[in-house]
Amino acid sequence: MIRALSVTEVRAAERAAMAQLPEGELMQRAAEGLAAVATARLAERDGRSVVALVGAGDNGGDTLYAAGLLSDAGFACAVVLLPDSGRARVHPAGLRAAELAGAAVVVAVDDPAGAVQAVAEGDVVLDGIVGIGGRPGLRPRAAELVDAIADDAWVIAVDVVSGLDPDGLDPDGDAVWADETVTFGVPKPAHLLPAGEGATGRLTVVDIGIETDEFPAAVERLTHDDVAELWPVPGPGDDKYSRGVLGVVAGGETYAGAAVLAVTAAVESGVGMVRYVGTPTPVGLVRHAVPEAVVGEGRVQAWLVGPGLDPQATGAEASAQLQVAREALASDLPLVLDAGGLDLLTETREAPTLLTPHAGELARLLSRLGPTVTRADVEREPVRHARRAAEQTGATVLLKGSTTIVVGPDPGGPVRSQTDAPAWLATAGAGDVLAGLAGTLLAAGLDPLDAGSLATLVHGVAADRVSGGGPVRALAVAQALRPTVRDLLRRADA
Ligand SMILES: NC(=O)C1=CN([C@@H]2O[C@H](COP(=O)(O)OP(=O)(O)OC[C@H]3O[C@@H](n4cnc5c(N)ncnc54)[C@H](O)[C@@H]3O)[C@@H](O)[C@H]2O)[C@@H](O)CC1
Repeated sequence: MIRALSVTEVRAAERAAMAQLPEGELMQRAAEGLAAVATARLAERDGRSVVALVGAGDNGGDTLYAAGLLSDAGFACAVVLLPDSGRARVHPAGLRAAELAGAAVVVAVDDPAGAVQAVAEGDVVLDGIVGIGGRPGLRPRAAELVDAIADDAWVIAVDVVSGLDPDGLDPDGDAVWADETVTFGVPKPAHLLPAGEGATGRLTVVDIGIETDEFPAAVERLTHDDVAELWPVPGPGDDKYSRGVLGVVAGGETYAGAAVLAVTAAVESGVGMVRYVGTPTPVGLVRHAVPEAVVGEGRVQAWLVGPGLDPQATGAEASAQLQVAREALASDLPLVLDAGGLDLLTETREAPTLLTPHAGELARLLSRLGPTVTRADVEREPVRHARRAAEQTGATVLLKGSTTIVVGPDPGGPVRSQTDAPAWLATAGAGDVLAGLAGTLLAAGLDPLDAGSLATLVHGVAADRVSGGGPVRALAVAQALRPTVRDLLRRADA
């Protein structure tokens, strides 16, 4: 699992490490790690020149020391000092080290044209304007210099891209767009959350010897190696009931295919059994496409309610189906609530509950619970809105997107953030497959946070496998779940 610590926790972890080390040691380690990465990128690109953009804080200090090391190694190094008060505000020992090593110093406020020219000439540009002490946005001088970076330069952000909210929540303001971020000790939330992930580029973590395991994570990301740890693998004593029976209330006369996709995904991901409840058309399709599914009600360990369900449907059969859906919501069993089923949520549930909206559905849910929220609002601040929905409903919320976010109802709990899927997965029916997969995991006893994030990872990997760089269809993703789970489990044996 990749863990990112909030700025507050990072500072606490750094303080603990600094108490054990000589003064300045952490900064030296950071600078050495940064210089090593810059050297590698210069070698890969046959580059000779480095330009360092340097701000007033310790982030600028790391960057100045790294510029000194790169100068010593024979690269042509320029450092551009951004603060209004020039030399007086930047890390003094770092500046001395860079100058002693032969780096050319340009004070941007004194020589704006020289600064622009220096920046334009860098094969590698180090963004050391601000790190975890930064507020969102770039000041005009910084923005002008960032604009002057050559298109083919390799931009390395030092610790955190300047202009981002390091905690990854506030989307306001311009930011540097980095090819790579070299971060120290541990990832920061901006590296893993939608507001910052694009601008972060490739993430390289340099070990500077800070211990972070006992500090709580603000953001977590499951990796392929976590699958074997979390996946419910049956043992010799298991039968189909002990492995988990999933009741699926999905599909209707309008969106009948959603039932096939969700049930297929549940079966392909190894559920003990599916009991399917639907109206005549999807019942016929499910019987035909997934003979393993049992049609009709019975005992289940968890419910999936909602894919393709029309909460407004009328008529005897649709009303009977909606009645089962309402009973599932009122039950004390774990539940995945998706798509049309989200409209049926009227009160807080005690049992484990996973809501799986996309941005539009989350906006609709939040608007029903409080002031109007638009889809654009959710897309702008996905974590805040997912958290609000989780707090208001008491459920775990999985907000689907190119980065999918999963948050539990505890406001202090971590955000799970997954980006495993190719963009081709943005296709009709993909959500029905995810819901079926999450249902399998909830029925097997996983908690909603693990079920949601693990389902997102496996769904994305299956889509990648089917895509191979080309289009995917949702049914193919569902059918790829079996080999995908098998291969991910095999990694543990390798
Ligand atoms: N604390 C430590 O032990 C270590 C810190 N390190 C480095 O230190 C950094 C944190 O240093 P600081 O706490 O000094 O903070 P920063 O260097 O990130 O930024 C603080 C300075 O930037 C100014 N500032 C904030 N937002 C701005 C904006 N949008 N535009 C222009 N200026 C802005 C602030 O007024 C302040 O002067 C880390 O990101 C990391 O690079 C590393 O040396 C590793 C060890």
